[in-house]
Parts: sequence; C-alpha cells; structure tokens
Amino acid sequence: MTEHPGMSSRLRDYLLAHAEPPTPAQRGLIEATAALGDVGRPRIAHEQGVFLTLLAQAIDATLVVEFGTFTGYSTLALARGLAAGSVVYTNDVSSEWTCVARQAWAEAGVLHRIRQHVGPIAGWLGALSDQPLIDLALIDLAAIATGDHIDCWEALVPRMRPGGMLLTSRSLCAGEVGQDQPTGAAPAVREFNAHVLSDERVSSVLLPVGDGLTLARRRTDFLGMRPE
Ligand SMILES: C[S@@+](CC[C@H](N)C(=O)[O-])C[C@H]1O[C@@H](n2cnc3c(N)ncnc32)[C@H](O)[C@@H]1O
Repeated sequence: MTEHPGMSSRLRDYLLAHAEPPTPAQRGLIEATAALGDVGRPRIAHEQGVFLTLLAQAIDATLVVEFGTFTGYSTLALARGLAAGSVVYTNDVSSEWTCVARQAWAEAGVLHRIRQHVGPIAGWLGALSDQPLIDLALIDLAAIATGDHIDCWEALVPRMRPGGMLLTSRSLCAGEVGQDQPTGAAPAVREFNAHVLSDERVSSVLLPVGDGLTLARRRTDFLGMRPE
C-alpha cells in the first residue's frame, strides 16, 4: 500500500474510519495482496478506491481504461462504480498477479465488467480505437519511468471524451516531490506532474489522497490538437 506523506497514523486511522468500509471482497483482496509481502505494497490505498468508485458513479462512466492492474484493487473499485453494460479495460505488462485479481473480481460480482489485457502498453490503446471515447482513465504504474507515464498520458488525452476524467496516482512520491533536492523517483514524478500541469487540454488538481492523486478533466472548450 502507498504511504501517506505528512499524515500521522492517528489521522490516517480517523480518515479511514470515515471512508466507506471495504466490502468482504475488498477485505479479502487487501489481505491477499498484503500476504505477498513487499511486492504487495503497490496497491492503491482504500480511500483512493472509494474515491474511484464515487467518481465512476458521479460521471456515469461507461468506458473506463486503466494502466497498472497488479492484484486488481483499483480495477475492482472502478468496476464497482459502473452501471450494467459498462466496461473497465485494464492493462498490465505482467500476468503474475492475474489469479489473485480475477478471484476478487469474481467474488465481488464484477468480473463480467472487466476486460483484462496482459502485455506492453504500446499498441494496446490502438486496439481500443474502435471503442467510443473514454469516460474515465487511471494511470497507476508503480516505478515511474517518465517516458511510460508521458506516453500513456499522450495516448489517453485525445481518446478522452470532452468532460472525461483522467487520474494519475503516486503524485506525491511519499512526500519527496516537495523536497528541495528530491531523490529516487521524485524527479521523474515532478517532471510528469509538470507535464500534466502544462497541458492546456485539461484542467487538473493534485489531491492529497493516499500518496497523491492527480485529477484532470478533459476540457470541453479545447478540443483541438496541442500546439507544438
Ligand atoms: C502500482 S501497481 C498497480 C496497482 C493496482 N492499480 C492496484 O490498485 O492494485 C503497478 C503495475 O503496473 C505495471 N506496470 C509497470 N510498468 C508498466 C508498463 N510499462 N506497462 C504495463 N504495465 C506496467 C506493473 O507490472 C504493476 O503491476
């Protein structure tokens, strides 16, 4: 699970106590993911999952796209917010955690709403080009490689419907982005955050939910190509 920079564990407990509690399927997935040990840390925080569900419901999302499935906590949260007939397409380069994810999705009764793709991102969005425009998208790739994140962003923004919402996770990099001399992945995260902020096609805000969630809305008054 992600860190919560700058938040005491007491405040975090209070915050969690005021989010809708995990369902039995979510609880099982939290436990199954934690049982993976260190590798189980990357899943999104529960309150981020509640936020994803609420957002999917609020905008009546019918087509959702996600980068970074892992054990499927965020996929499950997104799928829970969808009405009948709506779909989440989710991609991961690795198939290692597919069984854990699919078991939880089945237990939650949302497996039929999820289309899972395993393989490199390149070309995957192209394969979705016969689909309508995307209502809601999440980029949740763990170790940030700026190129991947910016490539995902650039592939997604033109495919978002006007008014569609795009989320990116881990925007605070455990608080390291606020340091004078950021270390580790933070310089790459800062570069990506700056890329999002400078994109005139969207309006965005960085929310301190979990390890940071950037929420961007595809503008309805800027439908053209990005100027060079
Ligand atoms: C932070 S985890 C995703 C967590 C997941 N959203 C959840 O809530 O459980 C990131 C995932 O992105 C995948 N990933 C990283 N780089 C990738 C890439 N370039 N293409 C596709 N998947 C990638 C990793 O295999 C990993 O499973």
